Amino acid sequence: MGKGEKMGLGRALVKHHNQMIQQSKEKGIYYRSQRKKVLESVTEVNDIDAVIEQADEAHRLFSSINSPANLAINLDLGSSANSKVTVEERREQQKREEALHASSLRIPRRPPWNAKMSVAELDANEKRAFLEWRRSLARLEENEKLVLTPFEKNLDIWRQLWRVLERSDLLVMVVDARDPLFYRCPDLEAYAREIDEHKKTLLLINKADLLPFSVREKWAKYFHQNGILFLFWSAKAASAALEGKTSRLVSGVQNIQQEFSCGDAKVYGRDELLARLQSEAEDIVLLRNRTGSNSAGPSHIHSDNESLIGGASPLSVVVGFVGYPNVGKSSTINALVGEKRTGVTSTPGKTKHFQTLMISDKLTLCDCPGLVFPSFTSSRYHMIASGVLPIDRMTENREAVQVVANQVPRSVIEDVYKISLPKPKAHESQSRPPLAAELLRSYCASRGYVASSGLPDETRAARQILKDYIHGKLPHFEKPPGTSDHIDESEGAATTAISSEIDESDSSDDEDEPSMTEYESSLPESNIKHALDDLISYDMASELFPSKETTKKSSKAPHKEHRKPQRKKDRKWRVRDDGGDGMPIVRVFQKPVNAGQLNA
Ligand SMILES: Nc1nc2c(ncn2[C@@H]2O[C@H](COP(=O)(O)OP(=O)(O)OP(=O)(O)O)[C@@H](O)[C@H]2O)c(=O)[nH]1
Repeated sequence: MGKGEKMGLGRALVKHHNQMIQQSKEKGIYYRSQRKKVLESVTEVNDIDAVIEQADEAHRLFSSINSPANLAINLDLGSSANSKVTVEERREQQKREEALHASSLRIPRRPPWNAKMSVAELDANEKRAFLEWRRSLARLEENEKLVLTPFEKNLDIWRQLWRVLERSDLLVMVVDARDPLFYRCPDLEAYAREIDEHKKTLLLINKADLLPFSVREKWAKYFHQNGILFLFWSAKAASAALEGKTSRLVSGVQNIQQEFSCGDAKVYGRDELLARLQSEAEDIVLLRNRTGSNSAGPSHIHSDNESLIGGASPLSVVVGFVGYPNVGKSSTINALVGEKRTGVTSTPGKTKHFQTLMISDKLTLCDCPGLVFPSFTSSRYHMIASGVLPIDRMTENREAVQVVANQVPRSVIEDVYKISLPKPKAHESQSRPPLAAELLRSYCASRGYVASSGLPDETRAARQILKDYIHGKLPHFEKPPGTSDHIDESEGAATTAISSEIDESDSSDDEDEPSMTEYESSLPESNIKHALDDLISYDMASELFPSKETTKKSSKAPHKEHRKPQRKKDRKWRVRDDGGDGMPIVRVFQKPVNAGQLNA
């Protein structure tokens, strides 16, 4: 290559670089001018964007009547001003306060609306109602005896939930089997009934593969006694079965199922779940039709839906999936649809926009982004250990690891990690859980984790331990209230056995936070091309409609990035209009496939 050519190449690169900068500047100006943002979950109260946005909205909407002081949020979620009380006393106080304020823990309601309202009017009403709601929770947060979950603070995410609630006949609340009550939001069930008295909520207890049968039985009894509609499910086992995988994980669950294939504690298979969802939702629609009430939100929602799916029969039903981040909604939908349709990662909060997916001309599923509901919690570290908040948000390694050490029996930790933890000193209770520092140091010593300072690399160890806890390698589960805390031998053994099945699929000692587990990435790319054709996605922001260029790029992107609806390949829709409620309506140009085809 001659000198001139080199100069030419250099100039071309500089020119290209400058063009890119110019383009991104213009894009930024465009988005700012449109006042549009990519939808992001906001759970941290000290998130600078949230604070600015709050201040901005407060100024715009209430400058004359509200002082900004009303928006004050307690930035310290975990601290207690009263340091003299013991941990147990504090927890007792906390429980009493929680009982006292339980009724104040509501999710935001969408203010009444109708199709005649302008988009601006709707928007202002929703923002006003949302700020009122934030204020009521801010008052609760000021109570130092209470610790609130870092609940979702982005109105746009709640708007997604409102739409899913309005559209769905049956609402499926996906929860993690290891602590179902923590992930259940009773107020959401109440809200669904407020929208339509016939709507029902089904608790889908996912990750049932991480729960021994005897514990599932106890939970089944509890849910029955409390009139809660529920069923056990394992999206992971169902997807593996669908892919024809004969992994030990699947056979492990199947063995359990075969042994206890009837009764409420059984783990549903994919076809059984689809049939059950369809029949529950059909019962709701039939009842609604019989009683002649059409209180399912504004009536045009359903008629729009029917036109979207190409003139579906009146018994076409919609099942909405909601839940906390990381409980397995996307995995569940993927298993039900029969193909990876929504991104699955171990990082919570990745599904940003709700999506509708047609299983058949009679059954449509609707996947809502995961959101943290306002609830009382013992600490924010519990939220990280539960997989609800990303591990990246962890600032205090030891506090989060202590949650793990308190939950997993000492002998199980030693067995799983093949380490020996320091025994409690003679003056200490011999049954006390290991201290986080003891666990972290033993783990670092066994793995040779040393930081640049020469000290044990506790950060690296903590991340790994938490990942193992979240993925189920370190087994743990809650029992129903009123059940003894004691884990009998069969339960301990069963959990360890199941967790060892999962060992195969979830990589351990893997410092990088992968977007997919090894198991997931090992699943072959689907060859069911037509299954994509029935994809209908609703996106709120118009920047989510990709140009040809980005569509081309995204179709080549590895599944790891295949997270947001705008990156789905082969999209066959076009924005039609705004339906009056501020949501673009989407028209599908392809006939949906039926369930039989999906099974092909
Ligand atoms: N053991 C086990 N793990 C599961 C199961 N279902 C999902 N997971 C894992 O849980 C993690 C989260 O799954 P997702 O399907 O992305 O969860 P999500 O609720 O859609 O998460 P968001 O996108 O944050 O709302 C992933 O690491 C999954 O592999 C299950 O049935 N068993």
